[in-house]
Amino acid sequence: MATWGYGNDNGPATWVKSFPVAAGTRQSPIDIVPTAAKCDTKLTENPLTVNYSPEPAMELCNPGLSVKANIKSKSVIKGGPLEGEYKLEQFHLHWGSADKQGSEHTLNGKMFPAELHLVHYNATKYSSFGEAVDKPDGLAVFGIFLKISDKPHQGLKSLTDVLSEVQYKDKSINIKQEYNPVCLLPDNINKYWTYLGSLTTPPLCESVTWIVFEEPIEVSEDQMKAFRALCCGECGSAPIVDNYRPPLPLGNRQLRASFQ
Ligand SMILES: Cc1cc(=S)c(O)co1
Ligand SMILES: [Zn+2]
Repeated sequence: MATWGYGNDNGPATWVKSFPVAAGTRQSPIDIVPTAAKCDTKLTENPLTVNYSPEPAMELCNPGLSVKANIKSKSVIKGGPLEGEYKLEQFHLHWGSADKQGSEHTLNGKMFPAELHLVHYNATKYSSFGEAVDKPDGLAVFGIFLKISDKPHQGLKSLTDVLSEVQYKDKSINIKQEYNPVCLLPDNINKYWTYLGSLTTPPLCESVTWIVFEEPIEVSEDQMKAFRALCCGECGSAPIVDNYRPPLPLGNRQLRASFQ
């Protein structure tokens, strides 16, 4: 079976052939239209709480179509739209070949240069990510927009400074110093949109409660260049760029906002 990707012959428009759920009713990403979101005070009565721990030796790898950090420590979230406690499993990014594109969610039709995803699974109900991945209440993913500024993002710098060491597919390294993923979150995590969706890559399981923060994090152009220098395969293979799925219809879903 041809492996899925983001090219003309294996990209998002072709995924439905091997993954019929791609045509489902709770697919991600979506275009976020703030005026269409319903402000829900229930989200603030039980505020979203993040309890992340430092990773002693965080593993950073290049699986071929993104860059991913695998989490071992107990880093958990709860509250907001979530029932129970969700445990951080991994984080990764989606980015463009140029600053005009790259994010998966869009804001009033606008794309950001990149989007960071922190993937959590429902540890209250399920014993592993693998068990939770295809359950309707299995996962919760933070979506964080990246925007360009003249200063590098300090939290991401520990990663972008060593991306050259995972330039090729299946390479992995350990980030030595204690790395706490909390440094990746925007300052204000009380303003977000939430809706029921899916993984944005095959198998596209409709198992994700999405939490997309209104406040972007700021990265430098050099940091974007570091992401764009990652390769899909071995030396000489194509760069990993434009690894984003375009938005799908919201359909009958309710987009909720934690703020006015
Ligand atoms: C589990 C997982 C989630 C997302 S959003 C992704 O892109 C890949 O894998
Ligand atoms: Zn993702």
